[in-house]
Amino acid sequence: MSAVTLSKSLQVALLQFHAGADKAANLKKVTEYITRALAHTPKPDLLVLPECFQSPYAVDQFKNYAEKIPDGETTQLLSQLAKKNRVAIIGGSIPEFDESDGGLYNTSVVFNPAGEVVAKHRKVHLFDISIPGGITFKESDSLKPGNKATVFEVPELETVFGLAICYDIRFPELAMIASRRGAGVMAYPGAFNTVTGPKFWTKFAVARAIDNQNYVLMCSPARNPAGGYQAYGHSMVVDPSGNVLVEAGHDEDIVYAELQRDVVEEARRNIPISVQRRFDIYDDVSKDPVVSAL
Ligand SMILES: NC(=O)CCC(=O)C(=O)O
Repeated sequence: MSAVTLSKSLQVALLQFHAGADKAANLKKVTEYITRALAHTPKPDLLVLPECFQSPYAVDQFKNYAEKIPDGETTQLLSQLAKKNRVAIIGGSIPEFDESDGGLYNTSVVFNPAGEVVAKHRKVHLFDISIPGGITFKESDSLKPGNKATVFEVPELETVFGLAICYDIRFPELAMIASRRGAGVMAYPGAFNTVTGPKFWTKFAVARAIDNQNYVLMCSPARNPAGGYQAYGHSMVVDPSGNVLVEAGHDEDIVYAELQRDVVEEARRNIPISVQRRFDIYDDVSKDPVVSAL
């Protein structure tokens, strides 16, 4: 059985709220939601924020909300909130400006309970799709992609996490890498929409949970009828057997769950797929030619 690194019991909260055009108001809301989540009993050990929680989700807007990391005001605010409240935070995502290459990235920053940055994930797979009569979106019009899988430990939580952002969930490799490096939890801040959300959101959460036998955390913005892009909502926690433990609707909300190491270990003991893989058969899958209908 592959070793999993997960606290015996970990309390998590997913903060589902929406952002508007006013960045200061968005950051005020972050503080309010974090305060609310921490008033919950039992107190959460980990808070997860949604994708693009301080900006509208719009390719022509990202530059107006972009910040340097870790110097920017959003990173500084989350660091202070983590430290003051002794809580770990997966900071959804924000548009990041990288001075060294002049690029914009869709980036998630993670803080330990001392307020230190312990990980940073830049969305690897940009959301470029076009569904006739449905939705067209092209993140690559203004964003650059990240270039690495993100796996990190929060020692205070005795837990190893994998982290990816939204569209990244469609590519199972990132979650598998995390799981094989000991992650007991895969977190996805993500803003699916009213076209792809109902079709795919829950299926992907369940798929990534059962194909790696770990917990999956999906944290979405709430739907905002006054805004442009309509997020799907439905933040959820899925267990290693694919059971949805908690699920929000599409309005602003906070959902809570307890994650347990025993549950992961039992799932992996009962059905030991992680040690039954046949890498002798498919270890070169990444070298296979792309077969495309396009
Ligand atoms: N923000 C995103 O990456 C959206 C992904 C999405 O909606 C999908 O269907 O995938």
